[in-house]
Amino acid sequence: MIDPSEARTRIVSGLPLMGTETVSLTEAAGRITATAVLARLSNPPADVSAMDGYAVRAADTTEGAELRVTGEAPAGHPPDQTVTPGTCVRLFTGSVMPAGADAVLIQENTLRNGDCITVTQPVSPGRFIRPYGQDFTAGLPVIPAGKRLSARDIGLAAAANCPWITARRRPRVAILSTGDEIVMPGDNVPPGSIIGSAAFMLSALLKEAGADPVILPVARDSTGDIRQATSGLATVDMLLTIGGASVGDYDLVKAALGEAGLVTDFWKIAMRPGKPLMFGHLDATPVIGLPGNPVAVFVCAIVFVLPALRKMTGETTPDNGPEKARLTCDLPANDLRFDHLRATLKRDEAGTLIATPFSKQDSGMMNPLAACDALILRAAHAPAARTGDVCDIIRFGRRDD
Ligand SMILES: Nc1nc2c(c(=O)[nH]1)N[C@H]1C(S)=C(S)[C@@H](COP(=O)(O)OP(=O)(O)OC[C@H]3O[C@@H](n4cnc5c(N)ncnc54)[C@H](O)[C@@H]3O)O[C@H]1N2
Ligand code: MOO
Repeated sequence: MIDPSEARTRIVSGLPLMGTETVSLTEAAGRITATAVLARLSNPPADVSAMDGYAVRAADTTEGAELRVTGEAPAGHPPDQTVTPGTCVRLFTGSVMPAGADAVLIQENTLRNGDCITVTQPVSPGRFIRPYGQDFTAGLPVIPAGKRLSARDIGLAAAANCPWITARRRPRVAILSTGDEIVMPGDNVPPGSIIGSAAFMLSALLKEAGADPVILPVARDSTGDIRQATSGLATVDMLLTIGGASVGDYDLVKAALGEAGLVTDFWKIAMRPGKPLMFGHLDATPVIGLPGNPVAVFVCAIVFVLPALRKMTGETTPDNGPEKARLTCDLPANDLRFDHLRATLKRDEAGTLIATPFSKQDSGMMNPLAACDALILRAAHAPAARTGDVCDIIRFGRRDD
């Protein structure tokens, strides 16, 4: 058994970078930029007013001064007049500043009388002007390459007049559930069957991570069926199998794919859940054989598949690396398998994160998996931990959009 960090390195290191494609802004959320997005204009594109009021020369705005209004310049209609001493131009939020003005006097600080205003409160130079290019400058990058595009990034790209993004192609990932007992959600459930929930969870996770998953029909526990299901996969970028990875008489994935030419890199890792994980290549396609227990599927996906996708898409957005929390209970010393305990999180009165592991950590239980907020990480051979000790956690449910 190899340790999980070595397994991750061996999976990730040889993976190729996906090609690129052009994606419209409305389809770009969650995609990874392949090149930097360069602003195609500056923002603001000119000095503009931040308020409704008058373009003035600040020096003219002594209390009680009268200024003549020489015209108006609504947003979208740049002014052609110049503000000269003793005059002003009527402006609105977003209006381009006229030449000669160096401040915006908000209308609340004036009294209007026909073509004149009386200043009721002076304004200082530069006040309420959004200067040209203060947000970003034409020709310069607004979004780096390798960034996962959030809703805010989409807004920024749109503001920068970029309707198209050059993105990494989404890795196509085939998901193959195996097992005579597996039926699809909504199917009849003959005695002894269970629902193949893991494929749906995995597909959702991969979609969220920017991949293009496809769920294949379930393969029965026979080498022929598994081989058949995995033929013709030349167009996928990765194959994930579920189940049949362990040592039982009907755990046939490794043998079946071996007949099809699988070159195994490793099988079995010192990790819980996820011990029988397998990695290899079928022709050029990377294959990760995930254990059947659905919690093992999820944890292995977090620990191995998501980093694999990051490598393939060139994603450099920082991931949610381990954080710290305090334990609310004692934990026994760990054995040789790096452990991932499903846990809930709360904050104590001091605002510190506190983690409570579920009392049952069975890797077949979906309910605590769905309810947990984090995985508590327990290194191989970690000594016993006491209530209040600090532990590493991987936290879920933190979105950046
Ligand atoms: N003698 C040993 N037995 C087992 C070992 C071991 O080292 N020695 N390892 C255990 C560990 S750890 C795991 S994890 C499991 C994984 O076994 P397999 O990958 O062969 O998985 P299956 O036997 O096919 O299934 C395990 C379990 O999960 C259910 N399952 C399978 N596919 C799905 C799916 N798509 N969705 C939901 N649930 C699924 C299946 O019905 C089984 O209950 O092996 C242990 N045994
Ligand atoms: O490693 Mo298995 O995944 O403990 O259940």
